[in-house]
This record gives sequence, structure tokens and C-alpha cells, in this order.
Amino acid sequence: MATINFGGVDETVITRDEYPLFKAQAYLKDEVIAVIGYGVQGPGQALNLRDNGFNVIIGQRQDSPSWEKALQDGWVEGETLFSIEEAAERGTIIANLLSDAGQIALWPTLKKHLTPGKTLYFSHGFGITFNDQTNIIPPADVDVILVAPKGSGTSLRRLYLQGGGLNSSYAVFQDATGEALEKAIALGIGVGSGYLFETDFKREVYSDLTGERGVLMGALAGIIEAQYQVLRQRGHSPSEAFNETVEELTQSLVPLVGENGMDWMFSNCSVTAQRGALDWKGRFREATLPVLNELYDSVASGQEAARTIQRGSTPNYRQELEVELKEVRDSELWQTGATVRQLRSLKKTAEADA
Ligand SMILES: NC(=O)c1ccc[n+]([C@@H]2O[C@H](COP(=O)([O-])OP(=O)(O)OC[C@H]3O[C@@H](n4cnc5c(N)ncnc54)[C@H](O)[C@@H]3O)[C@@H](O)[C@H]2O)c1
Ligand SMILES: CC(C)(O)[C@@H](O)C(=O)O
Ligand SMILES: [Mg+2]
Ligand SMILES: [Mg+2]
Repeated sequence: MATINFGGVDETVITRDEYPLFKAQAYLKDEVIAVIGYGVQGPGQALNLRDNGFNVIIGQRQDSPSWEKALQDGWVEGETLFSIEEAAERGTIIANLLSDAGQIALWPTLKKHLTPGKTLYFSHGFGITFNDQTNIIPPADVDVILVAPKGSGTSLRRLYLQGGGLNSSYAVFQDATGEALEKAIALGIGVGSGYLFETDFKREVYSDLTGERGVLMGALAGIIEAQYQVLRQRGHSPSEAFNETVEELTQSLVPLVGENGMDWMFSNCSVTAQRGALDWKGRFREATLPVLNELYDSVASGQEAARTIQRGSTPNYRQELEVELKEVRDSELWQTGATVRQLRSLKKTAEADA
């Protein structure tokens, strides 16, 4: 384990240099990794594990779009693709990658197959941390570990195919065999993590739920809608409002932040822009601090978990979700986005033809 100093604070990090793939392969060679659920994280992790040479099987509901997707991805019914129950029986490591609400519904089924010495793996601290609501209480004689990729399963797979890796956090909740930590690290490397950052189940879920409801998704979407609305109401065209709110953000400025930090992005904009951004960032910070604190309290009190479970357990939730997503997709803002993106691909085609 390496100790790396982050902005003055020492933290434990696992690197691929100190725990290389061949070590993970050797360590897990006798294990059958049953990936339960083939939604977003399931395919990303299972395909990376398979391509990395691990024994992987899938457990998924039949007659579902995810079952069809698994077949398309080359999993073979009866050989590597099974019902959830059968995969859980065959697996020695049960990777619970059902939706967080689905994990509650399927817990009695999975629990039956968690015989002594098996490993229960999660990619989120949700089910364990909020077990007063989920009832996910594992038997004492199984290892319970977590590897949570810090990004979409789609990115996990894409980065792997490009030869890179997505950073993940890892944690041990229960160490029945004395090997839980090494299993977490080996699986973290196997699923295609770049670096592995130490956490525990509670900190993982608190930070993850805050991040996705906050800056990563909820706040991002909300502030974009607000600025677009202001620009439109003040007489700007849809394309101008979109370009100044989203297109430049995703195509120019955020990639610069990713490469070299906020100050570097600022330095690569005009001094006029820098002056304004430095003057206004404090206002935005102060305006959003109360909302972010309210959000964290809502996560820590279990209220966000309760809402996720309550909504996610509604029988036709996927259809209801689709109605909400369609509303976003059909809004003027995101319809403008679709047209702007099309212009991007037309430009690429024109360049290729030239
Ligand atoms: N989506 C991501 O990229 C991502 C990133 C990091 C961590 N995670 C975590 O990974 C886990 C899986 O997330 P996901 O987004 O891949 O899930 P998902 O919402 O895509 O669902 C995964 C699978 O669960 C199945 N499922 C849901 N309810 C079910 C039920 N009642 N019975 C049987 N099957 C059911 C679905 O068919 C689907 O194949 C979660 O704990 C999530 O928080 C997800
Ligand atoms: C990809 C995210 C947002 O990081 C993950 O936490 C999720 O829940 O999908
Ligand atoms: Mg999440
Ligand atoms: Mg996350």
C-alpha cells in the first residue's frame, strides 16, 4: 500500500504497480465471480473481469432487456449466463450489482447462497449502511467487501478498452476469512480500477449520494437550467444560450480543469473572464453551501435512502423514470443540445471527407 499526500493529508492508496493484474489473477484463480445484475455497472465490471482472465458468470432476470444485452455481449445461457438464483449458487464471490432497490427485493434469494467462506461484494455502501431500511444483514461467516468505481460503468469499460483505468474506492465491512482485504484489492484491480482509494461503507455511501445529487449531476443539471433560462429570458437565442452554458463547458473548459486544475483553466481564458470568475465564484459558493449542507443532512439521516427505496420499489418505476427523463430530453435546452451535438458530428464527417 502506498501512502500518498493529498493537499497535505496522507492517505492509503493501492496502485497497479504494487498490486499488478497477474497477482490478482493468481489470487482469485479458484474463485467463481457471479455478477448479479447486468444494468450499468454489471456489464462494465463483468466484461473487464472476463477480458482480464477471471472466471465470471452472470445472474440476471430472464425476459429482461439486460438478459438480451448479456447475450449480445457474449455470455452464454447455461454456461456463463444464469438465473439470479443459479448464479448465486455457483458463485464463490457474489457481486451484488443489482439496483440499490433491487438488492432489497433479491436479498432473501442471495442470502440463501451465502454459505460459509463465500464473499459478498458490493459497489456501493448503500445496502449495508442503511440496513435498518434494507434488511441486508449478511451472515457472520462471509467476507463483505466493496469496490466502488468512481464513475459510470460505461466509463469503466471505455477506459479499460483504451488501456486506462477508472479510480475506485475499496472497503472491508466484514472479514470472516482473514482475506477480505486482499480479495477487495484483487477484485478492484480485476474490474479495471486505475488507483484504489481506502474508505469504509458509510463514508463511501455518504460521499457518493452527496456527489451525485450535488455537483456531479443534480447541481450541474440545475445550474445549467437556471443559466439557460436567464439567457433565454433576456433575449438570447437557444444556440447562444446553450453554447455559453453547456457546449463550451463540456467541450472546452471542463476538460482543461481535468487536465491541469481550475487555476490552469482560468489562466487559459482572458483576464476579463478570470476577473469575473474569481469575483463571482464566492457568491455561488455561499449561495449553494446551505443547499449542500441540507443535502448532506438528508443523506446522513437516511432520508435520501428512504426516498430511493420507496421510489425504486414502485412496480412501474422504470416507466415513471422514463417519463421524467423524456421531459428533460424534450426541453428546449436539451433539444438545442441535440442539434448542437449533431453539428459536431457533421463537422467530423466533413473533416474526414476532406
Ligand atoms: N451505474 C453506475 O455506473 C454505478 C457506478 C458506481 C456504483 N454503482 C452501484 O452499482 C450497483 C448497480 O448499479 P447499476 O446502476 O448498474 O444498477 P441498475 O439500475 O442498472 O440495475 C442493475 C440490474 O438490476 C436488475 N434489477 C433491478 N431490480 C430488480 C429486481 N427487483 N429483481 C431482479 N433484478 C432487478 C436490473 O434488471 C438490472 O439488470 C448499485 O449499488 C449502484 O449504486 C453504480
Ligand atoms: C456514476 C455515479 C454517479 O458515480 C454512481 O455513483 C451512480 O450511482 O451511478
Ligand atoms: Mg451512486
Ligand atoms: Mg458515484
